[in-house]
Amino acid sequence: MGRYDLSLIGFGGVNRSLAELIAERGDELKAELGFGLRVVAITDLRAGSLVQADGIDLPALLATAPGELDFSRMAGGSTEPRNQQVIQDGPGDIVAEATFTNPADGEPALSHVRWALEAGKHVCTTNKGPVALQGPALKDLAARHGVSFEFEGSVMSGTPILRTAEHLLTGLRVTGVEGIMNGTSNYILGRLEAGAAFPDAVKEAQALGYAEADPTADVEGFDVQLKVMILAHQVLGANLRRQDVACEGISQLTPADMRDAASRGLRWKLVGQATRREDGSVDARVAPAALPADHPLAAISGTTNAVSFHTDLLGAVTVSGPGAGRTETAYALLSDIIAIHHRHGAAEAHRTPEESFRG
Ligand SMILES: NC(=O)C1=CN([C@@H]2O[C@H](COP(=O)(O)OP(=O)(O)OC[C@H]3O[C@@H](n4cnc5c(N)ncnc54)[C@H](O)[C@@H]3O)[C@@H](O)[C@H]2O)C=CC1
Ligand SMILES: N[C@@H](CC=O)C(=O)O
Repeated sequence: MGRYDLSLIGFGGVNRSLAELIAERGDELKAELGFGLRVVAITDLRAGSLVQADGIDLPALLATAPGELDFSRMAGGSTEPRNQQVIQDGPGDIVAEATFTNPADGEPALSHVRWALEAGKHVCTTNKGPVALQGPALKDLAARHGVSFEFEGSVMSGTPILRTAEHLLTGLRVTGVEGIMNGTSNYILGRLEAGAAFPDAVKEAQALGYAEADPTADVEGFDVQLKVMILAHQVLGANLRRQDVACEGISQLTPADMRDAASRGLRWKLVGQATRREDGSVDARVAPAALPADHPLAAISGTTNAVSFHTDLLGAVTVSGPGAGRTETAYALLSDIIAIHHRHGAAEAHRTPEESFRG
């Protein structure tokens, strides 16, 4: 029975929920999975850095409200979020990156991921920036350093859409993907249908932990744009840039548009899609669409997301599930850690305790 030591970079909704999961269900998970989990380092822009190589006392830490955490008051703590030092020289074997998503250049998360992989640490992330903008290069970097780069939570939160595509669609020709891939905008559309004002619906989504730190990415479609890029690479092998994915969000839609659509049996949805053309290139876009009631995506409500894979032998195969939420997304990180264990754990279990999988 071994153990993984985790460094959590960014301690907002998602990584805090991962810490809660480990604190509350660590023993149960150990019995089920065959390995233990320990958090040995945390950094956050607001709370600072905390490094405790023998394991952080999570129940004690989690007793402090998120806005009141100050690592500088704790043993091994400092005011500055010393990300580079913690990632490269800290005691963690796996770095869980969950700082904010930056659609423009992926930073600072991109550097966090690079530092970790170059230092021979496995990375799991829910951050869409590095995956969409530099995914192939980061996978190569991970391979060169003999570690894993996992990012299940970057599309559809904890719903295992990427592993479904990787493992369960083999033998099929996938010709395209389309789906509802942003929980916040789908939640907002539902609230507009119920007559809520747009700014109020955005505030609700923020309070519930669905929205990005800057919700512009949710309502203007940039978040879906990144997810389309990730899916297009994973299932169609396309390396798209942001400018290759035409993007329009939902910010112009009003409760009156919802009523008008409903009167015609339609529902507005923010749809992302990537389709292989005859010449082999890929057409990708994000735009609101008024869908008829019998469309597979029309009934997807709230923060639920759904993605349809268009295949040659099965037609459309649709997966739906949570698309946002702190706990749901923390589960994606746990599923990444399990994937890392499956790929590396058996070999590493035989290494000395100083090496990355601790016996
Ligand atoms: N919340 C959700 O439903 C989902 C979130 N994601 C992604 O997961 C990531 C985390 O999401 P949340 O936890 O909800 O966001 P959040 O905004 O609650 O937390 C992000 C944390 O990162 C910290 N941070 C920002 N810059 C930092 C830096 N340079 N160094 C250290 N800490 C830094 C902030 O202080 C904040 O506490 C984001 O990239 C988001 O796009 C992905 C899927 C679903
Ligand atoms: N803000 C995003 C979070 C998941 O990626 C969303 O609402 O879908």
